[in-house]
Amino acid sequence: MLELQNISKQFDQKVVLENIDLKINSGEIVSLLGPSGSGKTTLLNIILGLTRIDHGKVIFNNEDLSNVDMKNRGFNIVFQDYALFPHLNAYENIVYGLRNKKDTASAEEVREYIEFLELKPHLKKRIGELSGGQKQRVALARTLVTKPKLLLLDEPLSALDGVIKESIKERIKSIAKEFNLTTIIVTHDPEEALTISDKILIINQGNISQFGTPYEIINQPKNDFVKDFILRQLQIKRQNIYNLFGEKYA
Ligand SMILES: Nc1ncnc2c1ncn2[C@@H]1O[C@H](COP(=O)(O)OP(=O)(O)OP(=O)(O)O)[C@@H](O)[C@H]1O
Repeated sequence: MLELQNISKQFDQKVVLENIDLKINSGEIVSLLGPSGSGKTTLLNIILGLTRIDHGKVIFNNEDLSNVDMKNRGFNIVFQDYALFPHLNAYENIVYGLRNKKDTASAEEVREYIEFLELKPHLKKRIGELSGGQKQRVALARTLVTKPKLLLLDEPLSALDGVIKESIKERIKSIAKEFNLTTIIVTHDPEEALTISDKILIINQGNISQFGTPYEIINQPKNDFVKDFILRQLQIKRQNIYNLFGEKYA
């Protein structure tokens, strides 16, 4: 279980996160949702260990990781631009993450991840030859082979279009379930958050506006910000909400 206790962060004397308290259960998918500049990426980087906190604690499975650096936390991230190596092929990218690391996947497990993400036909292709969805799957495989204790995904769907977006969304859900892997996703799109997450953390100006299940966020918005942010952005996507939550919310 991941627990954030009273996390605060300032950049250049500007408060970016204020007293963030949060508990995330093992195997849950949690989206960090909020407008541009609300502090989502900062919070993701704090969990990853890339950004140091001014105040508070990051606790994982009862261990205080607040002063543990990124490479010793055992978490891993898929960046928004995937950060794949263009001069290597898909397979070389996937196994690149195994170099110099302990407790990584065995050769058999690497094969399983490749099968699971249906990457076998693409292994010899250079990154430039892959579609957006294939790149995302390679990036996911490269991260999974390091056997992260926590998976962080920065805007994993934003560069993808319709059908591919749905297919990657389903894969992320099955990865979390299959490997009981706690997954934290940054997104600014309420529809994505509502359709992929077990829980959603809505952040506004560095503060938690609401933390709850998609059903709670839709049914019991805690304040006007949640109502406005979610509903305004969802107006154009009414049909999806209808499909998800029934007529009452369409
Ligand atoms: N390294 C930094 N130095 C100074 N200010 C920073 C730094 N990183 C982030 N900030 C500031 O902190 C605030 C929150 O930024 P953050 O990137 O966490 O927001 P975000 O919610 O992820 O936004 P977006 O959706 O646009 O990526 C912004 O005002 C940003 O300018």
